[in-house]
Amino acid sequence: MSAPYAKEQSIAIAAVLKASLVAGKVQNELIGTGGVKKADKSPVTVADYTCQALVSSLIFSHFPEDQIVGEEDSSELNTPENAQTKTSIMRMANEAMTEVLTGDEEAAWADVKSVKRGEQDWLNIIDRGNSVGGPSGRHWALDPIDGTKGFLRGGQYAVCLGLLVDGKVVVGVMGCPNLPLDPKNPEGEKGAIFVAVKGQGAFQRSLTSPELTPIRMSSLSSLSDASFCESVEAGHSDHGTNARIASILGITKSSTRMDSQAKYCSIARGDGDIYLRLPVSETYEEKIWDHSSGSLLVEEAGGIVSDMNGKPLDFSIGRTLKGNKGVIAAEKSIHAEVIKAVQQALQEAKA
Ligand SMILES: Nc1ncnc2c1ncn2[C@@H]1O[C@H](COP(=O)(O)O)[C@@H](OP(=O)(O)O)[C@H]1O
Ligand SMILES: [Mg+2]
Ligand SMILES: [Mg+2]
Ligand SMILES: [Mg+2]
Repeated sequence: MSAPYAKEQSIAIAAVLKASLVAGKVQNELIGTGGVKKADKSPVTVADYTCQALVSSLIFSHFPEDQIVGEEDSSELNTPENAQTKTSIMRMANEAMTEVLTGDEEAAWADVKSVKRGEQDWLNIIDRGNSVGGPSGRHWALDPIDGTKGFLRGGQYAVCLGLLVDGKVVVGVMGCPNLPLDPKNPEGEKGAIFVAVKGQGAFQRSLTSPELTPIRMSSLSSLSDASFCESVEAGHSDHGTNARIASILGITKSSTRMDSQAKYCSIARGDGDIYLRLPVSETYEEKIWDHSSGSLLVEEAGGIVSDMNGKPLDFSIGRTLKGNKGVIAAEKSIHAEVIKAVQQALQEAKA
């Protein structure tokens, strides 16, 4: 008998791999032609839409009963100024169908590739990511490009896919096309896929070979030796409070600033130790697609992921983590101490 969620894991890898390759190509070819601004003014690019269409098409082809909670929808595309973007999405998606992966990954795509799709078909697939999520059933949380701002500045970004069953994350797969495969060799091969299945550990692989290598968070002898990472965007995470927490913990190393859920990947394999995401706004609700795959990856690599009050992230409420505030991820043995420092920093800020 195969391990639980073996099929989901392999389809998720095939989906994220294809999307990661396409995203890399779009980054090379299309940046500069601009993106679309959503109503909340956040940027979204051809890659965000194309990757959502591709990943969704593969998931629905293998798991037609499942639902997708995807970040993007096509509503902003139906304006005359976005006609060019719409055309580019169709071109990129159809081109992706002609490209060949190897082995099991290529086999996974066979049925999707056999269907010819026009512009409206691809847009319809994007819009099937409109599930509201919730406490029961199977939902895939999909962030087709996480760290869109990083993507646009040529930095880190990630294709993120997590399967939730009855509100709990059981599979997480992330593609980070710009992350060095070996952190000790930052100028070496770029591109890694991170894989975790509940209870089965955390792994990484390259974009070119299916071999999975186990990863683990680093174990620290002293918290003051820890390094932490945070968003590049000051509007996504409170850098001031993060710095205060670091100083309470006696951390002297400066933070590593990185876009996207690559932060989770980076601490999961021991490049850094703590991920701090303190809220900047009272009203912002973190999105489930920004944390589902990353949180499972860190937990399976020996860490704990909670909100700033130490409460587990609750993925069962809907499209957002409205029951939580902030995110703190750290190795098991230090997580409680980090939360204590977070609480102290927040008390001080209130005083
Ligand atoms: N005010 C806010 N607070 C926290 N996160 C925010 C935010 N506004 C946007 N985001 C989210 O931050 C994500 C990027 O995280 P990071 O800063 O770690 O790179 C964005 O994902 P997308 O890039 O997928 O839109 C977006 O969902
Ligand atoms: Mg976005
Ligand atoms: Mg995101
Ligand atoms: Mg995104």
